[in-house]
Amino acid sequence: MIYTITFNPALDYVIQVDHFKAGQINRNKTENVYYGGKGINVSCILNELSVPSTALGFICGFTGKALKDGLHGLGIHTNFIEVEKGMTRINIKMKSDEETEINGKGPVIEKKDFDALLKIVKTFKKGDMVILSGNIPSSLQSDSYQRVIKVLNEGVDFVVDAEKDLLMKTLPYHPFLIKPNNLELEEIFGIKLKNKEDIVACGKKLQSLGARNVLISMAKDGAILIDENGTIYQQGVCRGTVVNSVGAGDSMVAGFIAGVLKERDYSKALKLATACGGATAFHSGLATYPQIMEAMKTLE
Ligand SMILES: Nc1ncnc2c1ncn2[C@@H]1O[C@H](COP(=O)(O)OP(=O)(O)OP(=O)(O)O)[C@@H](O)[C@H]1O
Ligand SMILES: O=P(O)(O)OC[C@@]1(O)O[C@H](CO)[C@@H](O)[C@@H]1O
Repeated sequence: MIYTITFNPALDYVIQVDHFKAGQINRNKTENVYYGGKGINVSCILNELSVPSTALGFICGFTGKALKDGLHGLGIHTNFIEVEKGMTRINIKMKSDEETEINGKGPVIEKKDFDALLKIVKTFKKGDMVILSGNIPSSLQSDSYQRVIKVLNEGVDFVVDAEKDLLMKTLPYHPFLIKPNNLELEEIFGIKLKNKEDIVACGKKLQSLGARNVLISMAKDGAILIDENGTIYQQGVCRGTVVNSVGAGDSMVAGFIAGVLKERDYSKALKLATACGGATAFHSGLATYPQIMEAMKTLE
């Protein structure tokens, strides 16, 4: 079984506003609500690819209920911890002359809630895979990712897609896959990446710190994978018009894992990953299976 863990799930309120002006009343041209949070997005794309997963994490309040019910409506299995204080966040994604995101804080996670998550994680068996993605609510300690990883049973692989410190602290535990983007790499190493060689060097450094497979996404410039044997794969993008930048990276993670599970061919998995990332970028909301298959036909 694949488990996705989203410590801070969300409802994504995606709006379009013509020429947004701060300090004034603005009116939406379009508005949509999507189930969000990075791990949730991974579960949604896996579901499109007919790969079952269970979405875990902490939810709270009416927004948490809407998220859970909505995922069940899509046929996605969940095992959320329902916490008492606060509410599942609503993240605002505004498209206007510029794109603006305002991500919420999320609910209060108490020790008993975190312990309840650890109890579930301890039941995962050899052959299972866990995908840990996204930010953590401010009520959680910064070592929360490691605390989950440390209780995993032998033979349970894990994937990490998170920002700087959260990601770096997991490397000594040998994640099966990490997926930083090129900007995150620049932030991690405090350098400006100038070419492919620089990017590969950073990826290899992450491997020397413990990561097994490193998938570096670069938006319109595609992606580079350095696998655990040191083989380097470079992949361009699908052709299309970008309408959405939310969730392309999560879609890529889902596509890669689905590809690896179907056949252990990293080159094919990278192609499926790219089609998933592209299909999400070319449509509003996350990609559907037919959109992913369409994108696949236009791979560079
Ligand atoms: N503008 C684009 N044109 C074509 N493909 C794109 C574009 N943006 C993203 N993609 C596809 O999606 C993949 C992942 O995108 P990206 O590098 O933006 O991930 P990310 O930074 O993690 O995204 P996010 O945080 O928005 O989910 C890319 O490698 C590419 O295949
Ligand atoms: O605040 P985090 O956890 O870093 O990011 C959360 C988020 O921006 O990431 C997803 C896209 O990758 C969205 O669905 C969601 O709103």
